[in-house]
Amino acid sequence: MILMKDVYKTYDNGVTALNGVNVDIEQGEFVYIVGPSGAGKSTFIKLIYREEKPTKGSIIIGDTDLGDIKERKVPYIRRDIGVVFQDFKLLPKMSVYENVAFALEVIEESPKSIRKQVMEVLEVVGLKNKARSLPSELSGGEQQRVSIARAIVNHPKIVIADEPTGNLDPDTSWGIMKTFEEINARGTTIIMATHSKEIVNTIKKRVIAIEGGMIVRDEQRGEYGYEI
Ligand SMILES: Nc1ncnc2c1ncn2[C@@H]1O[C@H](COP(=O)(O)OP(=O)(O)OP(=O)(O)O)[C@@H](O)[C@H]1O
Repeated sequence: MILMKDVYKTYDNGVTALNGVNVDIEQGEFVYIVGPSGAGKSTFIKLIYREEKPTKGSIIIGDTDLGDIKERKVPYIRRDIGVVFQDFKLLPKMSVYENVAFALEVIEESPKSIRKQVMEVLEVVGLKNKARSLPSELSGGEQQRVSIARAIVNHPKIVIADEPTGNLDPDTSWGIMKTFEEINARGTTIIMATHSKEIVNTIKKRVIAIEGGMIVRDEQRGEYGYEI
């Protein structure tokens, strides 16, 4: 499903963020990406949704080799990938409904179909009653649930999350994790970079540890493995 073969990433400033990464992630897996600050976790994630391109090596998502696709085709691969960020990245002047609908409108759906799909995902994340609210009227956990709704509204095969609980208190974080587990239970692949030892050691999943741009550990039901 997601295959990286001998992937290197050196940024324009000469920093090598990934240094020969090989990985194979199956459809439906839930994978944590762990490692010290600056290890290359965000870079790993950005390569999957083609926010960055590898300097060397190949990345294959499903049947598509990202190296072969033209720039104008990038939005098509992104339909299969939902992304959730630490800082939510919601549009502040748009309602919850509009923030989620926006992701669909981009690909020219009819208004009726948009309404149905947006209300369905708001129900999945438990925010149907907040559809008219602005992001500023919501708690951090609720804002993150909106961003999860936005990520899954197109029914992507993969959801990628870069420290999705990084700005949230522990109680709220467990709620967000429950939502990710529910999405994963429907067959969606989840790839989550996290610094949360508690989460990784409690909700056991595959753990890929990156250090100095290299995968140093890859274990099913692994541990976080670092002291914080
Ligand atoms: N756009 C960029 N331009 C230049 N260097 C970058 C860029 N993005 C990241 N880097 C560098 O690449 C290395 C890996 O960064 P990356 O953000 O992937 O690490 P990370 O493991 O996600 O860190 P953190 O846990 O702190 O978020 C770091 O040395 C970082 O400074």
